[in-house]
Amino acid sequence: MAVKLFHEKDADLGALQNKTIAVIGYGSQGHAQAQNLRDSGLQVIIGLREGKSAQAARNDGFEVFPVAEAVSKADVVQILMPDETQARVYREEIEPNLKKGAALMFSHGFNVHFGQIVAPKDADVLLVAPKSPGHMVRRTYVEGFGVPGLIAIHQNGTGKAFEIGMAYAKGIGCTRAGVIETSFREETETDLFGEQAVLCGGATALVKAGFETLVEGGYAPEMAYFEVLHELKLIVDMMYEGGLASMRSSISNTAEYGDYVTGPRVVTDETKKAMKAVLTDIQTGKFARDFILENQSGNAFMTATRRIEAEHPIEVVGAQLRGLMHWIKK
Ligand SMILES: NC(=O)C1=CN([C@@H]2O[C@H](COP(=O)(O)OP(=O)(O)OC[C@H]3O[C@@H](n4cnc5c(N)ncnc54)[C@H](OP(=O)(O)O)[C@@H]3O)[C@@H](O)[C@H]2O)C=CC1
Ligand SMILES: CC[C@](O)(C(C)=O)C(=O)O
Ligand SMILES: [Mg+2]
Ligand SMILES: [Mg+2]
Repeated sequence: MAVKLFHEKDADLGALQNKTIAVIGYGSQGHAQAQNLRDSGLQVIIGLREGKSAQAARNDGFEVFPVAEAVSKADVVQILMPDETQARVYREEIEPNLKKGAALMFSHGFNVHFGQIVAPKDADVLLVAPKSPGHMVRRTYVEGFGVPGLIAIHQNGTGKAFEIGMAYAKGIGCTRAGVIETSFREETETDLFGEQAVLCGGATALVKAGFETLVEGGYAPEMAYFEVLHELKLIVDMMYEGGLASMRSSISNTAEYGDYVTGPRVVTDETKKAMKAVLTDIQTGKFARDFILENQSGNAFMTATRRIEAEHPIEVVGAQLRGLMHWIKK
């Protein structure tokens, strides 16, 4: 194996015993990591502004403090606010209140790697990044399993950053599945590439193009939805469980033959060229600069695009069809 994979036996929760962990933010990752850490016997408080998340955290039994106060009480500060908000809140509320020698943690390296957050030299700066949406981080932990994760140390102020990170990874359930040691650069660039080119951007563009092709070909939108979106999950579940060959062993020979001859006609050398350009934009900081500027200018593009996408016929018919399948969780 090209990388070292760490498991339960490589991590000791003792590194976090008698320490206060402040989880800043209680959204997708925040609620999941905070609840898993607490269920692992660790001491967790939440740092938030007043609002919907603060109420949710209180309802879940957590003590909630303004960010500055939570940070001042904490030995470990895990920043789980949106990436575009982190630098400002760090400057104004986190850095001035950070205890000497505290551990500053992230689940994505964006702000540290692109120089938006520069921590004091005596701090530990590390990331533990679950390779999973937050809600699955919680769901798998409760089921007794976990999602894989990454650990990276940017700064080892106390000399204990790795032990703290591994204990944290164990606390949220990642060592049950396996934790890979990486760098902030590698985590940031691969995560951005994966979500843009394959997992989110690539997958939604492929699904929409397939849906539009069928509907423009005269087929019913309901048929097109079941074919290219609903069934995608079932196919991806098989890839997740057994890899590509295992999925192909379950589909018909007709589908397998079509997979081999048609896949490369749709995802072509041109597509790979485009992927390489996407990776270059990530590596050179162009994507990061555009995303930061988008936020600083009030998110005009995001607001308009969210509206346009919500109006797409695949969303309209999808909402109707999912409404008939009560077992599909929102
Ligand atoms: N989403 C995911 O599954 C994954 C996310 N990550 C990383 O985890 C981090 C968190 O992302 P994610 O969980 O998606 O974030 P969310 O958008 O789901 O949650 C953001 C949280 O931050 C709070 N917040 C926003 N602004 C402020 C502020 N000014 N002061 C205090 N709290 C604030 C929000 O509270 P409020 O309700 O008040 O707005 C909310 O609780 C990011 O670095 C992301 O890249 C990594 C792996 C996967
Ligand atoms: C795939 C998107 C992701 O990177 C994730 C869930 O891992 C994110 O930033 O949300
Ligand atoms: Mg990710
Ligand atoms: Mg990501």
